[in-house]
Amino acid sequence: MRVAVVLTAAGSGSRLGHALPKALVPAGGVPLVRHALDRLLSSGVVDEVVVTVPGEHRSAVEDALAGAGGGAHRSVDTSEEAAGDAPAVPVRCVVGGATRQASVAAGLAALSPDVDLVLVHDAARALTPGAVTARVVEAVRAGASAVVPVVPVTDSVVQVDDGVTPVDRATLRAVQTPQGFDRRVLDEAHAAARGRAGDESSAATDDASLCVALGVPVTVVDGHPDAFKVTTGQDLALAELLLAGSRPARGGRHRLRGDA
Ligand SMILES: Nc1ccn([C@@H]2O[C@H](COP(=O)(O)OP(=O)(O)OP(=O)(O)O)[C@@H](O)[C@H]2O)c(=O)n1
Ligand SMILES: C[C@](O)(CO)[C@H](O)COP(=O)(O)O
Repeated sequence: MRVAVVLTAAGSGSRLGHALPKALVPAGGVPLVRHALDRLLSSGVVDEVVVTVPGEHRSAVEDALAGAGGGAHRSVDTSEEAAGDAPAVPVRCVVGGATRQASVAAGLAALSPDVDLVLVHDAARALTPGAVTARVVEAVRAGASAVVPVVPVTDSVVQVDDGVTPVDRATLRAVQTPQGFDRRVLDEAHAAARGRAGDESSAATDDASLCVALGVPVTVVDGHPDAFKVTTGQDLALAELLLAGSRPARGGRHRLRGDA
């Protein structure tokens, strides 16, 4: 199966409140979108990547990603064995849409015809370990039509409407990315929801929910705490801390945090 990623990076990052669009905001001196791409490629299971970008920042994102595809496996897996003849992974940018859903749709439209397994991943989940990507792909290869990585919910949870109703958190999971799909299923799910993509109030917050709306069963695999979404300044500070912890004190080569 040929595996492609739609890496969503076209958002503005209004909740982060940085002068740059979120994907270009640095953590440990490296733009978030580059962290995300490096870790996707470190999984070794990705054949091509389409990145959704804000139109006015396209060249800046392209600069941030330069070299990742061509030397992808070399640059992200520092082991000597991996420094051989790994094939180049093409990485292309397309301008995203007004919502995440519209951006994913634009990314899907730009995929090569021979792709049959699609991952959709948030650049904002910049530190997602390659092992999560590999788990998601494995589950789709094993026959699942839609796969999401999840983590347990650790707070108590209530539903607030007329009153406050406690919810049993034992059955709840927080959903991360990358989410993985049989390409035909995801194309169909986006086509069915196209009318809702233009407006934040009606657009889907993720891709698995579009599949659920079609009655497609969704399989879960283990996510990872490092796959948290950089949404606020506090999340960015956590990313900086984690990167500082995985950096060699002096000289030496970097390991990507989360990669075994
Ligand atoms: N029109 C959009 C909106 C979001 N995204 C991407 O979808 C991911 C998840 O979105 P979110 O974290 O909400 O990013 P922003 O929309 O940039 O953040 P905010 O809602 O705070 O403005 C991000 O990687 C973001 O770049 C996108 O590609 N196109
Ligand atoms: C796709 C996602 O990351 C899954 O948890 C999430 O729904 C994105 O939400 P956002 O509001 O666009 O950040």
